Amino acid sequence: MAERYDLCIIGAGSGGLSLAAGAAQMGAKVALIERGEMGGDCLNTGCVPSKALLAAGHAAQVFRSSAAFGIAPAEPQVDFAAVMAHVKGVIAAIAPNDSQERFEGFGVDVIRAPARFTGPSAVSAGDRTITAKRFVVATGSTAAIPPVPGLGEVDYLTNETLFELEQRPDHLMIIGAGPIGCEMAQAFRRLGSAVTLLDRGPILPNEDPDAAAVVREALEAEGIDIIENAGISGVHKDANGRITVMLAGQSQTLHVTGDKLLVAAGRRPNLDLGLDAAGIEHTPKGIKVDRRLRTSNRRVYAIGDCREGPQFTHAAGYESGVIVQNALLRLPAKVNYAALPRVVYTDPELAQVGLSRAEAERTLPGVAVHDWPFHENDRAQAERRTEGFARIVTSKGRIVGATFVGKNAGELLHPWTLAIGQKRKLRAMTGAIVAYPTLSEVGKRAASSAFTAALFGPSMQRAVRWLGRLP
Ligand SMILES: Cc1cc2nc3c(=O)[nH]c(=O)nc-3n(C[C@H](O)[C@H](O)[C@H](O)COP(=O)(O)OP(=O)(O)OC[C@H]3O[C@@H](n4cnc5c(N)ncnc54)[C@H](O)[C@@H]3O)c2cc1C
Ligand SMILES: NC(=O)c1ccc[n+]([C@@H]2O[C@H](COP(=O)([O-])OP(=O)(O)OC[C@H]3O[C@@H](n4cnc5c(N)ncnc54)[C@H](O)[C@@H]3O)[C@@H](O)[C@H]2O)c1
Repeated sequence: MAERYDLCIIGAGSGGLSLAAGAAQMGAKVALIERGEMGGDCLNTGCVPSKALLAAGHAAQVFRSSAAFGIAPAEPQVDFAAVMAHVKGVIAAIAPNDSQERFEGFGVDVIRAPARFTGPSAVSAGDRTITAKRFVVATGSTAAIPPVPGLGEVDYLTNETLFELEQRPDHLMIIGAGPIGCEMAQAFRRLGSAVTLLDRGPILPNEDPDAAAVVREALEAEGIDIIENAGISGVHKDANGRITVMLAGQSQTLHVTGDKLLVAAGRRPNLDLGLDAAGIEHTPKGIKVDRRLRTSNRRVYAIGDCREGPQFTHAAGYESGVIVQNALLRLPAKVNYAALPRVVYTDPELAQVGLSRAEAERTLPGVAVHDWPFHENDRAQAERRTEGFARIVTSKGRIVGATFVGKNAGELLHPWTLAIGQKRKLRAMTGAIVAYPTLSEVGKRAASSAFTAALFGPSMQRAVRWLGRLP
């Protein structure tokens, strides 16, 4: 006997949970189906453990970087088992927010089984058959494994197994220098591992290259061996369990050998749920959706990592709000990613919202770029964190992009997210009073630099001299 719901959500990760909480509290009858842990990637194998590990690395680094303040530096004693207990402790502290009990408290029917479409408007989960007015696929993604010869024969790590390590790697090799690769390279290096970071292109290829260069310099200064434009020709394991990554250079073949290998080479959407039976179109990049997040089956929506588009927890959360409007309130809401921020949580952080300089110059008229370096900021000087810059990009005076790289860049980004979302001009940001001495002054100074020539130029000087002659 089929059970009928207003909304059936498949996947209890960042997207599915936000939607289930909102929809149930607004009075909808909701089924939420989850085949694994409640909380999905973000809580269990993604954002939360990675940021907890980075925080441990940061704590270790404080010991090493005190000399500039007149305090003798020291090499910290890292108890790796205790570090990993800290990571698990952070997950455990957040887990109640995502728990089955909490969602049942909202009135959600939580079903713990793999879901599969059996037709255009029915899903099976365990021994249950679910029908619903609307379905939302929120099944997330899994680490993509590149077709490197020999990779299948070594016990490589992915984000699903990395946080289960019990011993610190002596030498961690990482394939992929995107956000996952860079963040984990720094965390493990600071915790005492040797780290080699390999990418077939440059590090952080999706970011402003000037900003990525600041991160590259910081990672290299901490002793991470970065090999860019690496053509990985094969991987093999020797009798002692050591793993060798072979790099085909132009004239010779280089080898890197270590005890652990992390694959962080992008993501593959989770699409193994009978999408074809429901007439839901998909590509290897994910489920195809329109701007209302509708799939080719008009009863079915898709959000988060499983659809084609940006893969962030806050993107999945934002999209759940769009679904509430479309599927529950029957309002034709569309997604707009123009002000979607993203942050790489290395130290220094790299934060971006809106268009990068290159994207704006390629696509918009009247583009101007306003930079301000951290070394011109008094707080950055006091804290000896002068690396980095702010870059504000405008088109005909309207703010269309902001790039921050430096200490706490992710926190500095948010006023700019608001400004872009509200289509503000640069003057809206220069008028605000910013507390002294804060790093936030960097953004304001970048914006103000646009007006320096007009404010302190010959015309203004002439005008002030003329006004000075008046009684
Ligand atoms: C190491 C790492 C670090 C990251 N750090 C950040 C960060 O700092 N900030 C950020 O914004 N993003 C970060 N991300 C990305 C973020 O984790 C994802 O964008 C986010 O989790 C996507 O949410 P989702 O709901 O689409 O998928 P998920 O959170 O993965 O949830 C999908 C759920 O669906 C379930 N599921 C799949 N198939 C089925 C099925 N057939 N039946 C039932 N259930 C199913 C899965 O078990 C899973 O629980 C990180 C990712 C990784 C891997
Ligand atoms: N701070 C954050 O918000 C955060 C952190 C981690 C992950 N994420 C999300 O998860 C997604 C996945 O992260 P990611 O770092 O795995 O992916 P990514 O796609 O951003 O980067 C993967 C990197 O691997 C490289 N690569 C791919 N195949 C390769 C090969 N055969 N040899 C060498 N290099 C190869 C690519 O050139 C690229 O630089 C991100 O795009 C992001 O959406 C976000």
